[in-house]
Amino acid sequence: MQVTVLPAIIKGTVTANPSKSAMQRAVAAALLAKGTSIIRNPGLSNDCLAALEVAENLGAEIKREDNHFEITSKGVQPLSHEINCGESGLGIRMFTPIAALSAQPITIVGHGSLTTRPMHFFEEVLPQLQVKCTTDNGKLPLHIQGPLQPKDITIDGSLSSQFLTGLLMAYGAAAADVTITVKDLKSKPYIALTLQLMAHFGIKVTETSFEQFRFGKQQAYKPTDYTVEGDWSGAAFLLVAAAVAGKAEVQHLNTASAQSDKAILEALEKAGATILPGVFTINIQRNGLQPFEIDATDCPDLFPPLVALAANCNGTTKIKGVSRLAHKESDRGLTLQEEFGKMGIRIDLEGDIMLVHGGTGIKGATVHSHNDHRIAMACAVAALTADGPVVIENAEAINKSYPEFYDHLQLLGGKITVDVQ
Ligand SMILES: O=C(O)C1=C[C@@H](OP(=O)(O)O)[C@@H](O)[C@H](O)C1
Ligand SMILES: C=C(OP(=O)(O)O)C(=O)O
Repeated sequence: MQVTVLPAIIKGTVTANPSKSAMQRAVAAALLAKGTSIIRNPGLSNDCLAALEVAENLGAEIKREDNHFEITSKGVQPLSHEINCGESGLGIRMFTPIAALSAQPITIVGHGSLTTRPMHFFEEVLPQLQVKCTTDNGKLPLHIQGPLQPKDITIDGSLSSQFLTGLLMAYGAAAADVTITVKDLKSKPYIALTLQLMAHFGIKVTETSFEQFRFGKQQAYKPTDYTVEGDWSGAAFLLVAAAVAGKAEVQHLNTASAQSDKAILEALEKAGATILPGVFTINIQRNGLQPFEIDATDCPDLFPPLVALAANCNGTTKIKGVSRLAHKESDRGLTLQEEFGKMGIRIDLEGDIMLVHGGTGIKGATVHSHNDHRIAMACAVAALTADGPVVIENAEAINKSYPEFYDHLQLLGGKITVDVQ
């Protein structure tokens, strides 16, 4: 699919899409909880749909109602010898330890970018928990056979927090009197989100400095009613769109959320946008934009919208944390450099630092998403202030996290044409 985005003025109100990070965790917790859980305001992105399918294959019964899902579970009881996590990094890293709670041998597969993302962590860690595990040289497919037996363990958190999320969720169902110790944890707020979600489903973990996670006496997930919060990661693109090309109100965004990507507000403030935060609504307006400095090590998904913002700031913006981008849907540091380069924006990568030279004018161009949803969305936002149309190839990549994105941009005044080809 090819999408053409014309320069436009942004104005209007839109409701943030549901957070896929919250939704995927809730689906996993509902699978682990014996009984019926309700998930309201569910996400329907590809990653969320993949999580629902995995939960079904691991034994949950899922009923879709008007604006909620009813998930009934007897705990992990796989119906299939294979589970497919689609393209979701979180999905595979969270559901693998959960699937390993069962004694059944299971093959775990995925497609697209997921087949190139690193999984060697499991080969190193799961055998310590009595789970047999093989990979194809650290890549998919994974073959596992549990049952996972929690014990005191020390893991490396420097590559991704997602492995820890998976272990925490699985330990929640089976651990008693054990501690997970993690060294050099990155993306810490995602772990805060995991713990918050687990607490909502009745599982208490005592966390110390995001280094130690202590499980006391044996606990059980309790079925519950959960409402998925608005997605700061997707909304970041809309907020930047308003900051560079007009004004907007984005609703259903909780400023007290544990989501890491609410840090977009810090960047927008530093850049000089006018922001009026309510408790669940953000109003944002364009103002003279200045370059800024920010450390995005713990909120790596913000790089693409930050680059779209920085391209509109008069001078060089410095963003730290580029090394976190190498193993996302694409190698995002390089992808941003290449695609924004086509639009006339120079990006230098210096070790862990990205320098975006903004204010030089964004040019209309044909760009490619590299099958990376956040690259497609960043290019669409950059197009709003370009000197001509920006054509985005492989634009359907947005479906991974935010299928409503082009519609939402249009609601805010974006001029978009879609060519399905
Ligand atoms: O737990 C999550 O929901 C996520 C964690 C982050 O990954 P890392 O921990 O690998 O940075 C983030 O990039 C990803 O999009 C979603
Ligand atoms: C990297 C992402 O997700 P995941 O790692 O879950 O595939 C993302 O949403 O940008």
